[in-house]
Amino acid sequence: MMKMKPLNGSGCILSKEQPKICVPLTPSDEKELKQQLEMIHRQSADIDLIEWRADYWQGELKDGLSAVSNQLQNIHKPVIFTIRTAAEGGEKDIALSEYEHMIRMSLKFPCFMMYDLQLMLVKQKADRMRMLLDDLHRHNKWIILSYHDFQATPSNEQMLAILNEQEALGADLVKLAVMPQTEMDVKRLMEVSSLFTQTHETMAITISMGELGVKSRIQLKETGSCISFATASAASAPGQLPASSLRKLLQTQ
Ligand SMILES: O=C1C[C@@](O)(C(=O)O)C[C@@H](O)[C@@H]1O
Repeated sequence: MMKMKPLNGSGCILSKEQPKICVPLTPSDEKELKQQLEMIHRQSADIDLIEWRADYWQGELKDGLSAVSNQLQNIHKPVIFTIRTAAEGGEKDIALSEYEHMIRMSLKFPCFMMYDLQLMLVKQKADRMRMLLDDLHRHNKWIILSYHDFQATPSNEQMLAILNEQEALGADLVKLAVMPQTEMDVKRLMEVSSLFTQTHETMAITISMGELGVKSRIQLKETGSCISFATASAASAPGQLPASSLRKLLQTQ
């Protein structure tokens, strides 16, 4: 059976049959926010979702939240809320209490439809994070549980175990982004992704990062990955293609 998930009222339906393009919004202040949104606006046709990478914000995060949520109201695209910690390639070292607090503060903004939470953080403080996950679901938000390795590609068994664990913890989408050192690493990530998506109902986002891994961002029919990250202005990870190029490439797949 084909699995499809409509994102509440946004017109965006996620499925592995029709993968979507997500661009990161990475402003450090209000000026950059306006510039990046202008770029997103201009390339709107090639963009299905936006990810706010809150960890790029330089000032108080709560000021970033009000500026970004205010501007995003007029964009009419589903937004993923992400605070990527330094431990997984992000820009911020943030205390778990602030991480949690920011997520709870953002719940009232309807534009944030999905939340990317790092599996490792969820496991660190399992009880507190369980409550947070339950709150997110109570607010009809979707949960992406993610795992990043910016150095290497774990073994196939480890990658499958990570995806299975994310699913078991209640993720609506599972996400794995790893760095290849060889062509074989890219192939392995793609094979693991294909195996997972063919045998599980839960949708997945899988990425082999960097130049070497670019094909994992394009050959989504093979991997079954339902979202590919691309750039509208600034990249948030190595290997992302411009959204317009990715759209053309996905159409030829
Ligand atoms: O997890 C991911 C995937 C990503 O790291 C990439 O490789 O495109 C980019 C991040 O912004 C996003 O949160």
